[in-house]
Amino acid sequence: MTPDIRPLVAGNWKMNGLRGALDQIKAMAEGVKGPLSEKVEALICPPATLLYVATALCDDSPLLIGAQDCHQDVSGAHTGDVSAEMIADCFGTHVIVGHSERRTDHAESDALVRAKALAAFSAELVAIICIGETGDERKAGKTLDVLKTQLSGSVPDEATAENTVIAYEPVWAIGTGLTPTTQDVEDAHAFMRKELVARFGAAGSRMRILYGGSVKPSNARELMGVLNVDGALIGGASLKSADFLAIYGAYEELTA
Ligand SMILES: O=C[C@H](O)COP(=O)(O)O
Repeated sequence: MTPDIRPLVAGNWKMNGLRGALDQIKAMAEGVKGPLSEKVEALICPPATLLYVATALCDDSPLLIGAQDCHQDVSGAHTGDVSAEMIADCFGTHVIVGHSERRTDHAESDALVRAKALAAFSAELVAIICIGETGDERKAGKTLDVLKTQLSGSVPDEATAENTVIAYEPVWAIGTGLTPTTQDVEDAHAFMRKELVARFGAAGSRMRILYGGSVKPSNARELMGVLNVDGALIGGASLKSADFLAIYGAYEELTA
């Protein structure tokens, strides 16, 4: 955690969550009500098909709802795509951009991720900009170089502590059960903090930097306790309300 930064615990459902999954969102919406919600933000990003109904379910809950991607344009002939304005129209508050699965499956470049983040800002959404090294890059000792390049290429100059969240997700840790050591996480987050402060000044010192990659209830407290780790971006463990709420609850002691 970083002193004076309100952490964000975010779930990315990816292409999971058929209709019955709304019961999980209902349970999460109930579970995050309470004193901890003053100190820690909670967000779920279901597939776009569930956005509207999910925001309706969270009407009287502090649980926020976001999307997993957006097109860089407001509207137009882009079959199958969803714009940031459309997400805002469904009362979504956040959008993930540049997830490594999008970078790989759809060949998304840093420049495109930056354009998507700008589209999010225009729609008054918070952009969660994902960066992270592959296993090969890590083995080659290039982790910090990759983070530097992705930060400078994917994060727009217009980024502020309010409209931007950085999510560090080592690609090799996603869905594998593997995590970096806490020292490696601390080093990577300290490096990103330094880069953000150098570029954005005070805003960079307040921008949230999440860790993502095999976060689960059993390792959440240790990972979230690391300096400059301002929350989590959770994949698999965010599909079940009990696991998501356990990770959220890990902040009970950390914020006490
Ligand atoms: O966006 C979430 C990440 O890709 C992490 O996924 P995971 O928690 O299943 O490893």
